[in-house]
Amino acid sequence: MITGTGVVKTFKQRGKMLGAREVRALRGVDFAIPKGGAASFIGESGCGKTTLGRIIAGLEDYDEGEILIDGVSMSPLTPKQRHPHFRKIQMIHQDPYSALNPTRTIHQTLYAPLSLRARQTGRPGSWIDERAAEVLSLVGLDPGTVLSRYPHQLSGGMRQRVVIARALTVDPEMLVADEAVSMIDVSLRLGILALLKDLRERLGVSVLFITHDVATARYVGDDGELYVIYRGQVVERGPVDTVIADPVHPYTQSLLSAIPVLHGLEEPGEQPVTPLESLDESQSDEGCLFARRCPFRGERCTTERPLLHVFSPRENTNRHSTIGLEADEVGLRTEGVPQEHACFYPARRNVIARPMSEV
Ligand SMILES: Nc1ncnc2c1ncn2[C@@H]1O[C@H](COP(=O)(O)OP(=O)(O)OP(=O)(O)O)[C@@H](O)[C@H]1O
Repeated sequence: MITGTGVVKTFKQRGKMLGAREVRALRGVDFAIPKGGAASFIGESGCGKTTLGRIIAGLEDYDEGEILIDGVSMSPLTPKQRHPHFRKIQMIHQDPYSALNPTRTIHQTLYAPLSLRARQTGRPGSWIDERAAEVLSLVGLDPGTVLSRYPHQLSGGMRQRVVIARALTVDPEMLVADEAVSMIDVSLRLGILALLKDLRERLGVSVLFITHDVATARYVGDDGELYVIYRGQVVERGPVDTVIADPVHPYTQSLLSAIPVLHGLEEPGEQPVTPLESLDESQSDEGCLFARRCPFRGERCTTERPLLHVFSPRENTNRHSTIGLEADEVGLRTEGVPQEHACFYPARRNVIARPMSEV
């Protein structure tokens, strides 16, 4: 189980034209991904999905907030002390070609982490080749064919399978798949998604899916939570199907209106939102960050941040009763937000972002 509370990350960027500037990549994000469970992060490019995924995988440090892995807080630990905890979480990047060393055969690629693992766990040298064959079989590759090959001798889909096999060498509890199929031939994508789904079922690994595409999030993590991220804030969170069927936040509605088949919308929307580029970075964290783009904003939206966490009926009903809801109401109401706030409880509307070319 990995949980995060109030995770903040700011990058300092330097450019010849702009000088130094700060980018608030994450502005206080909460998340919880249970053991064996699934979660998906969606949002526009630059919203902070990858940064959050990298922090969860221990590849990036965070500035503020708290991350617990199996109940252990990472904040007071040194990088060396954090390492065995973050080792349980392995990241699958979008480009399988650059993730693999082109000068190494697949055998050599798998040998390095497996020999380390053998030393750590006191296993004999013979275990290394056995396990290499085992992890390749787990990802649907024939060890006899693949082990002696170089990455360029494999298809994109096979390369991504090798990357997943390499992640499995350390017996991870969670895979963070960052746009893991976006650079793979369309015909091979479903195979990789099916593999991730299969690994969840067979090995009990949890999968965090980072994607632009809600359909893939729904396919791999259909029993998990969908996090909709906007400019470093989670604007809405809940069971994948609930959020897709009944998006509460106008930004989620805007995002989903691009896929009317999933969203169930027949008519195009009439409320264009302001494009992202016209907003400046110095905007304060107060209120809902989407307010300036939102056609439904009210005064309150600029001072209060909505907490749109829709609980799953599978979750503890006590949590619902603490916010005054009956379990069967779940999915229609949200936590901590007074109902009279019409903007935070918009009727289901069609919100279509105006194309950049028309702005
Ligand atoms: N190492 C870095 N140094 C400086 N700025 C960074 C760095 N990594 C990310 N950023 C900035 O942080 C913000 C969030 O980036 P991030 O890559 O997390 O977004 P994203 O939602 O994953 O986007 P995409 O879908 O395009 O990958 C962006 O403005 C990005 O330019």
